[in-house]
Amino acid sequence: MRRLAAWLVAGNLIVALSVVLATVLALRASREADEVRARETTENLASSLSIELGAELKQVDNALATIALQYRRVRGTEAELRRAMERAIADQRSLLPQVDVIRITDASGQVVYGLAAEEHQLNVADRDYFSLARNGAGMVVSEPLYGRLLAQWGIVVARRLEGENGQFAGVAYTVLSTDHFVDNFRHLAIGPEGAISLRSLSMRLIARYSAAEPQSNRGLGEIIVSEDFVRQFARDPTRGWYLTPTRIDNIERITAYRQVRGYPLIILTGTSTADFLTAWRSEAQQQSLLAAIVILTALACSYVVYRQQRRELRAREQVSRLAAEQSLMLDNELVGMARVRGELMTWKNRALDALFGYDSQALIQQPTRALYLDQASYDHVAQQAQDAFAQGRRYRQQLRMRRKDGSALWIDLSGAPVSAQESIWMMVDVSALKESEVNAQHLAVHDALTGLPNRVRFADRLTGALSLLDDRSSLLAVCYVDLDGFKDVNDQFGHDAGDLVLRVVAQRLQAGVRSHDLVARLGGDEFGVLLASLRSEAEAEPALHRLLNALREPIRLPDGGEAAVGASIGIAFAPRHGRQSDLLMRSADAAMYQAKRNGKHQFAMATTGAPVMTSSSDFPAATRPTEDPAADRADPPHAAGPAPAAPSPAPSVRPTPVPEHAFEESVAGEEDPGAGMDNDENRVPPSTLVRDDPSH
Ligand SMILES: Nc1nc2c(ncn2[C@@H]2O[C@H](COP(=O)(O)OP(=O)(O)OP(=O)(O)O)[C@@H](O)[C@H]2O)c(=O)[nH]1
Repeated sequence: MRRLAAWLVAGNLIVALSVVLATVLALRASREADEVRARETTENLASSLSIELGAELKQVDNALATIALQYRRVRGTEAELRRAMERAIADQRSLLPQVDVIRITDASGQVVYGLAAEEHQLNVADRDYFSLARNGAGMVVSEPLYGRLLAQWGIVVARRLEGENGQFAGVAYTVLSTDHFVDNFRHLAIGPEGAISLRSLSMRLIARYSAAEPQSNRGLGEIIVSEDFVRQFARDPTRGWYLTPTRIDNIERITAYRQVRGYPLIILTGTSTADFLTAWRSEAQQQSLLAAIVILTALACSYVVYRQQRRELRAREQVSRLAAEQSLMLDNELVGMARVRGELMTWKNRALDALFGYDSQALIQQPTRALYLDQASYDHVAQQAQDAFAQGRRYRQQLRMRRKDGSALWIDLSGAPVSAQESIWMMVDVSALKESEVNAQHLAVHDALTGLPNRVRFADRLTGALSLLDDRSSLLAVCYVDLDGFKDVNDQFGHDAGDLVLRVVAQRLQAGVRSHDLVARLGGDEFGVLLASLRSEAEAEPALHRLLNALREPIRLPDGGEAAVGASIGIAFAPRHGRQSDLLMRSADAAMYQAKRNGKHQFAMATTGAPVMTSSSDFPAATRPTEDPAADRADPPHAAGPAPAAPSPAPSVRPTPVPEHAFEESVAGEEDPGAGMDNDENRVPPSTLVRDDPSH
């Protein structure tokens, strides 16, 4: 963009310079032509005026010469002489209307003929022209003079008069007034500021007409001239021209001068620069305007081009940035993306291949059905998405999809329509999230040490089982198991050994019940056992003995030692001891304490409002509250537990936790990720807890 700007600036500069140069050259040539024309016009005028003036002076000179000739020839009396000369003057005046007077002086300079009656005597002996005429034979032209009788400026043209013998007899002279010359100049076309001057050879001003100041008498008789004139005149006194402001009025003029041939007079004609350049100035204005328009147009065009280019460049940059960003987004490793037309995938990114395990081109133009676990889930998504798109909504769903190798993964799937036929889909692998959710759910209801369900879970399952308890056909036994002598294990072998013992106990309890029974760790060294689907209370007894015996078995510790614990078990039956889980738990707990009080290593059965039955008495095998509630109330505390057995050789105990699947199965796949996010927890119906297991 900078380069374009530089080019445009350079181009504009070249255009501007070219236009300005062309304009200046054209105007200069035009001005020079105008100047030449003006100079020629001015020179022609000066030339013709000098000729005219020369002719006029010649005429005057002839008149004076004629008078001088007559003066020399005339003879007679004084009166005859006067008459003859008066007549000669009158004759010549009639021929010279431009002259004001023709006078004749005697040798002393006294005017003797030509004075008007009212005019007084006049002596001109003091005038230069008189002296010059006396000394020379030719015509004399004076410097500008202010006439003593006429009271105006003018020049005197004089000629020597001689007597019979050629002696000086006086002068005949005439006056050409300044006004006479000015009147002649006034009619000439010299422009609004033109000027015409008549000067003596000594440069004194005789007459001047300025079109700008027609009545001005400024400078008459004086030498007020420009230096250019002086310089030019010194170089050539006969003719020349110069361009400079006239000193009298300071107006610049092109001035031409010519000496009136044969006479000491110079005629100057001046045309003002303003006048002769008027047309040029107007042309200059037009051409400058044109040049400015051309330059501005070029500038405007350049600016438009620049802006257009800049806009396009920015748009291109934005598009490429967007494309880069888009490509980065599309090429990410996490979000699989696909464009789908109809049922076929028309485009996908690398992340999608990685997610589903396909090669780069394998999915292109292939049905998207391949990514779904089965036809049902594909149809479901297709229908739901179609409905959402029809309502202008995006579609989003978390579901299990299928990798190329057939394995399933959890995908957060979202789609948006691009057109009626096309849609864009994004797929994020959320399997890890799902797994951690499952783990969190599992941890919330399981004991971390033994892996068994915890108290919360136990109570929950108990409640579930109670709600579906079939009064007539089955019983439910709630067993509260508390280890005997566990504290000693901790104290004797340490806490880690205690943990190991707890895990082994959990394992033995688990192994001691049927698959649909439930074993849970309630806390510390307390465990809960739910014996489901019992047909009678007595049916629980073998299981209880089995558990007591199993727990009494010594436990071999890693350091070679042997831990020995036992258990006291309290039992409450539903529905005999109640139908609420907390009541049953409390009853079983109380029975367990009774067993402890009875000497430990035995079980005791709860009884409503009566002392707890213990395993030291006969276990009421046929006692069922539904069948004989009165018997319940009559049951004395009954100790039925076997006498503590001598420790048998300790089985080899592996310190591994109880296998997960064991209880996961017993709680019927609640944590099975395969159950699906949108499914409710797949609980094992409580009926399975009361279903009889033939293996027991
Ligand atoms: N190692 C270990 N010990 C625990 C854990 N939870 C509780 N205990 C300990 O288990 C013992 C339980 O106390 P008691 O029930 O009084 O001990 P006992 O020796 O079985 O007493 P009786 O029930 O009267 O026979 C306490 O010492 C607890 O610190 C555990 O997770 N690991």
